[in-house]
Amino acid sequence: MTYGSQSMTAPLKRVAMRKPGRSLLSAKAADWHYGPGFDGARAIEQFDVFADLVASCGTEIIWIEDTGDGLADAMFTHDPSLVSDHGAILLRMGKPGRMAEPDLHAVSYQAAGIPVLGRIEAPGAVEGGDCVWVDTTTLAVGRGVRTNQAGIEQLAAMLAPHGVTVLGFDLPLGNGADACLHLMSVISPLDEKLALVYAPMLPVAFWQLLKDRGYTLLEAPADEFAASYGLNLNVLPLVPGDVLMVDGFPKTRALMESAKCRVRVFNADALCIPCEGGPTCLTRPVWRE
Ligand SMILES: NC(=O)NCCC[C@H](N)C(=O)O
Repeated sequence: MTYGSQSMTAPLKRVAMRKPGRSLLSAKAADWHYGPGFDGARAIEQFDVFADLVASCGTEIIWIEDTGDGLADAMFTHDPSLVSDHGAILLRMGKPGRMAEPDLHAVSYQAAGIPVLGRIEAPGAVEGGDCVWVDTTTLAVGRGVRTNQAGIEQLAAMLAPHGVTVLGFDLPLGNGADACLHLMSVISPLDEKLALVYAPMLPVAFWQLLKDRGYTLLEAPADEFAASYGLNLNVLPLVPGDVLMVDGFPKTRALMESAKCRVRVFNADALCIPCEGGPTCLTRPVWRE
């Protein structure tokens, strides 16, 4: 099976996803830091609409089953692994309730015939939401509550022989250790050199790198960032400049449309906003080309 995804925006050919099921239905909001509006049954309906949109572009979905293992956050398949051009990398989660998830990805990659390049080991921690391909040989990684220096060093050692430079950038604490704040919470690449950002929370050196590499940065409006708990910014490119976002944030949408993006929306008031993860988080790109 073809694999490899060292771009955030190249056409999404294959993706790993987990349809939420019994685990989400039985989840207690307080155990998972889910906010007001969480409704497992409605979240599942909204996920189905989202998955249809992804599939409608011809993207092949590798399904990871919700077997009732109680891992409610496992629908956010972006986080437990990466897929480099040289094989999958199994990560190690910073959120204690998510520690079992990389093993689910390991099983899926084995079944799909995708080799494993390596695995982040304790005391290292890296979550996929902290990893952003600036270009095919530069991986930016947010150092914060979910990802630590030991994890970044392991990732750098794994990827250096393949010509990839891994750069760590400090994230703020945001809303505290229980809340979800990844590097991808403050940037969504939209096209090869175009990204939607929440400028006030971008690590300065990362912002400088993006400018040096010729990126145009669209600055998402603060009121919609606050109203959506940051989910207005979580935008998934299916092909460069053709993106999916959570409905209800017209200024953010118009900003992307003014930069010539095609924007499609889906309703996610039960799925994404209370569960702290958007369309990028619900997808683990396995092959982008
Ligand atoms: N990449 C992402 O931003 N993933 C969102 C994960 C949300 C999940 N509730 C978590 O706290 O890990």
